[in-house]
Amino acid sequence: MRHLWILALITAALVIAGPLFLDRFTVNVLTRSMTFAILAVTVDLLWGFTGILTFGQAAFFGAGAYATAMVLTHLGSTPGLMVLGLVLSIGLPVLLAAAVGWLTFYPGASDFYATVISLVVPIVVTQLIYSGGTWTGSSSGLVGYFALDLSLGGYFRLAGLSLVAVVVAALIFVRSDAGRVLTAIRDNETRCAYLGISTQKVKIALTAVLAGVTGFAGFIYANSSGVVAPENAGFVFGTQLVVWTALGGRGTVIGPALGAVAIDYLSAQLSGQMPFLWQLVIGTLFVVMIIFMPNGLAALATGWRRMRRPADGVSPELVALPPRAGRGGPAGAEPLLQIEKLEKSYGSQKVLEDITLEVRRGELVSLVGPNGAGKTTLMRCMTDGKVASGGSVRIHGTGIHGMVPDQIVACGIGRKFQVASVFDSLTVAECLRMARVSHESPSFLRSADSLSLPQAAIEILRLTGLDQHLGREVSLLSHGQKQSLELAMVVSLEPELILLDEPTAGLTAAERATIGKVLVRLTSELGLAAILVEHDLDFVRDISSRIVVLHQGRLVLDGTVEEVVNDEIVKRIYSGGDHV
Ligand SMILES: Nc1ncnc2c1ncn2[C@@H]1O[C@H](COP(=O)(O)OP(=O)(O)OP(=O)(O)O)[C@@H](O)[C@H]1O
Repeated sequence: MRHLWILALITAALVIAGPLFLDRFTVNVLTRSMTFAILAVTVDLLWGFTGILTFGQAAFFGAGAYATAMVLTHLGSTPGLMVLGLVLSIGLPVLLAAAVGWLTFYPGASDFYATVISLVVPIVVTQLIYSGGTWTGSSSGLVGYFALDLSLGGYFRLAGLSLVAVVVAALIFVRSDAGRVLTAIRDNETRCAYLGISTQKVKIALTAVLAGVTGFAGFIYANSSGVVAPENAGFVFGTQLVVWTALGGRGTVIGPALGAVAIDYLSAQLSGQMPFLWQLVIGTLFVVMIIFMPNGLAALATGWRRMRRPADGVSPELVALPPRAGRGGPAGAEPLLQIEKLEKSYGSQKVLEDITLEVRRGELVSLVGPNGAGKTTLMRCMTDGKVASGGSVRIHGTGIHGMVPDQIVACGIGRKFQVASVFDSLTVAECLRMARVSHESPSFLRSADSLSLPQAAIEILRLTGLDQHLGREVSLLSHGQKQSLELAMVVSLEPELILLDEPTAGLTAAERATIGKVLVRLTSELGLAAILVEHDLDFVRDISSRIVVLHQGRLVLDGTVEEVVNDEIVKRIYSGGDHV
């Protein structure tokens, strides 16, 4: 962090001194380039860090620039009106982005849909500008208004220092615990939802805040250039921002900022010297860079840093949380989970029919059945209130119908998926921290030195040796370690009911035994309830307190281990001879 502040101070000093030794043309062009670089940083936070490919920043920039220019043109440029222009240039894009975000990021919406909407927004804003008559200046834009009383050098310093401030703030944010949530969403949005994080709210808030920053850049631009035009809000400009971000180095903050300044400055130089050829030269440069440096210019620096980085980074200190009040009531009391007459169909195909099941605290219920019996579908019905076609699922007596996964997690359910669902670009500790985000708000300024987890999660880490690799990036872990990490993440949620879909698939005998031990301890000693989907009957027999058999979408047996294992129907189902 010290390096960041030193670099920021040196850059700020260069920006302040710049107008003293740069010529007029360069000062003018760099003022614009640095203003655009602010936009590239916002595109990077959305696309590079969160995975939202957006062409819409141009619309928010245009809205901010036009809000300023319209106030200065139609109302005047007194200090009070200048402040009004500033407030509107930030406020309007924030409101517009909040509305667009609400339309775009509803649960289940695809990334492609979000990108298409981000292409439509600049088109709509541009059309509004065209049809604004004398208010917006239509196709001619607005020009000739009285702007801020600053010299050329003053605007240069305003744009440059604003860029430095935005880059520093962005770097502090993305390195903080809250900033890592963006990377988690980019890596695995489904897992975020199943850790109780409302990714929809995070994305809307991020889009709105960054639209405000973009609108502020629009305020600087409207004042420094003295002219605003419909192209400032168009999707061609929005696409340019994406290209600058890609060439600078997506997901690095500094790369897109430098990329935007360099390419915009180079374009301005070349357009003067080669009026008919410059776009061809820039285009060829883009193609060459995309072929030889697909991760952008910043990849040179990050690649070098990665080579020097040890496999295990800094590990935070593990701290055990006290047990949560109100958890772990007596085993055998009120059912934790009640499923009644549950049904699920895909078109005319009935996948689940008339499922009725209760699970109490302290029970480890294994759900067995042949392939295609409907086990995973039943798990999905318990963790997503929009999946079931009929019947009811209640947790603590509360129906989950219509709820989205993050709301159901808040009711006390944790789900472990069949294929380990973790965050590949985060470290082990950061993954575990994500599981605590729904309990404790993460810091926006720093990454905590310690990691507070429930005792049971710490035990899983110790049993599986993951406590020795808290600083290791998850992509470097083995399959078994990822399975154990996901289990520790789910337990860190402090759920009352854990759903596990084949947690031992692909594990060694030793790893299986460890997971079995952990599950028995969680249920019999800590009073959690668990539902385990498993194909390995020997494993199930060793650890379950009850076994439920699902066959062709129906629950055919629900009994103790001995009852089920010795049942004739089960023997027939598993030998492939039963077609009930
Ligand atoms: N999205 C879908 N559209 C149509 N049919 C589906 C869909 N998802 C699952 N099915 C069907 O539902 C049935 C139950 O599938 P499910 O994955 O729940 O079974 P399972 O018992 O978990 O199987 P396995 O042990 O192989 O994981 C299967 O016949 C499957 O083809």
